[in-house]
Amino acid sequence: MTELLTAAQMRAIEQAAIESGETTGVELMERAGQGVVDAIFEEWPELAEGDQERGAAPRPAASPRSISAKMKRAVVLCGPGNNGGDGFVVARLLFQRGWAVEVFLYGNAEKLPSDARVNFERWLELGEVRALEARSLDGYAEDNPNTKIAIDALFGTGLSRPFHSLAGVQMELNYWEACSGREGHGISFPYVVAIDVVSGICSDSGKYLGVDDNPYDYCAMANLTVSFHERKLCHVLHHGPRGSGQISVCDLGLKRFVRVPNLQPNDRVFSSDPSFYSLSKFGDQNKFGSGHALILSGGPVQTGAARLSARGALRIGAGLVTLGVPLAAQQEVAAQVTAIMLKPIETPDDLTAVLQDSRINALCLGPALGLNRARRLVAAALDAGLEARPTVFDADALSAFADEPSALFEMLHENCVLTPHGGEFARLFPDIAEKLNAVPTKGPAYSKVDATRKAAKRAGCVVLFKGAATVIAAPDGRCSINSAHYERSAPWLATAGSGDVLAGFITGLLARGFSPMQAAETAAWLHVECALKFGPGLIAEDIPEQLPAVFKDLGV
Ligand SMILES: NC(=O)C1=CN([C@@H]2O[C@H](COP(=O)(O)OP(=O)(O)OC[C@H]3O[C@@H](n4cnc5c(N)ncnc54)[C@H](OP(=O)(O)O)[C@@H]3O)[C@@H](O)[C@H]2O)[C@@H](O)CC1
Ligand SMILES: [K+]
Repeated sequence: MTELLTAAQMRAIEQAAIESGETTGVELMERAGQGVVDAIFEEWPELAEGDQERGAAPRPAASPRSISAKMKRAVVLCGPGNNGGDGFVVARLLFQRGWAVEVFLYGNAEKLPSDARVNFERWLELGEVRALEARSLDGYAEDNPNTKIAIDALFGTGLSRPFHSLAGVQMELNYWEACSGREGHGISFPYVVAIDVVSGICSDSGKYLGVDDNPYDYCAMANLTVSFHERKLCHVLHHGPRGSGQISVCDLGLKRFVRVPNLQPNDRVFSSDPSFYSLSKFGDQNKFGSGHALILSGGPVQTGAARLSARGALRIGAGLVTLGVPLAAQQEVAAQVTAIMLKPIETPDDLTAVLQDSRINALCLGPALGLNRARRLVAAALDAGLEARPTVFDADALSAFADEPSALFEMLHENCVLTPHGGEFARLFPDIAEKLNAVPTKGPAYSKVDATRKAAKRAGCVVLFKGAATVIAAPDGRCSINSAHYERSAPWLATAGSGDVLAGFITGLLARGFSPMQAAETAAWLHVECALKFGPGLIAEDIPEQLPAVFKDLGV
């Protein structure tokens, strides 16, 4: 599992490294700048061709006359903090490779923090610095057609409040990002590379910090973002993935400083990868050794969703799967299933009777269950007199409690998993959703991680908050994110019934003995893998059918 960091955590790690005496801020900044340059040439090796080192020794400032039209050119936009400091390092390193480099500064050079100031002065020995204004980049690519790279070193983890004065610069960067790599009328537009965080985005929440028109709603601002040490939360949340292009992680040599005192295990966030070893089955197990999942179905013509869940639970390895079906829907369901069993469950008493069988060790309620049926059956499933079985609550089982969420929370136990999408989340946790959806006026803004952790604490069980970034949290603060972005982008997963399959996957893993958190994380990850395996044209029925191939790839 890789970690996703907040700005405060990153600062604490940097601080611990500097306080250890093993490194300095200036040295880290040098590694950061070098990492950005390395990432650029790894992404676009053709840009490194023909570079002629000018050598590390300071040279006289490059005058316009010493810049030939054939030289590869970079434009570096530096901001008022250490992100800007990284920009000055990149400018110097590219200059030393023989590039023509133009540097702009947004802010007052006198107020630069000390490490950035050191690198600002080092750059001044090589070239000049122009003040960055809203219209500084207008026509720049056209006037300087050999510009290969634009560096966004305006703001990184320190952006703390809305930032609009450079909207014109952002628009130009967006235009370059969209046109980069294409030649037209003799102009090749530069690739845009963001240092650490694409500017304007809050690094803890991925939200655009601004009150007016949000460019990240519809466009990317960088082709490549180079993050330091680990990815930051913004690289997978909210507007971050759209704005960042691709992510490259640059190792700053800080791995041994991650155990600083203020990084408590449950304050940390990981990207969810499953523990593959536990997906394997062993030769001496019979079917009951892999558990028995019970999935409650809705009434006539409303049974498809539960059947999708059941198929998912069976394919992910539950030994037995039974659908609990009202009498009027028995024939409809029986005509559609084979390996999946049926039990007539009409009333709460029927469910209580079925649950006397202790071999049924995982439940799923919600998919197309119907609001009335859901409300009655949820109470029976959670009856305190019965064993606290691992149970997934999805769809109607969540919406049925929109009027009185606390009635649900009072019944839930720690072996439950709630799987809301955005609408269901807002019905169950309206105050949290309101805070999450508010336009932020300062950073760090309230994030999906904050919201899901708070919801899990209130519900007293694991909450899996669905989306392209699915956030999974436990009441004790453990949290992970299953990101379907970048190379794991799976837009075809947004299809009817996809969530029903996910609920079935979680239920099947619970039946197999996974803990609620592990079941939710593993199921969410496999769900995306199945979509990637199938590719375009995916519908919900296809998702469980990809599991055998996905398992095979994983060596399960
Ligand atoms: N941590 C590490 O290990 C390493 C970190 N490194 C680098 O440092 C970066 C973090 O640096 P940072 O903390 O100086 O923050 P950064 O993003 O440059 O900006 C802060 C400045 O912006 C200002 N400001 C804020 N909002 C504003 C607004 N709306 N409009 C105008 N101004 C605004 C703010 O002002 P203030 O809020 O203090 O008034 C402050 O002056 C990090 O992303 C990485 O690139 C690497 O060098 C190596 C190792
Ligand atoms: K930046």
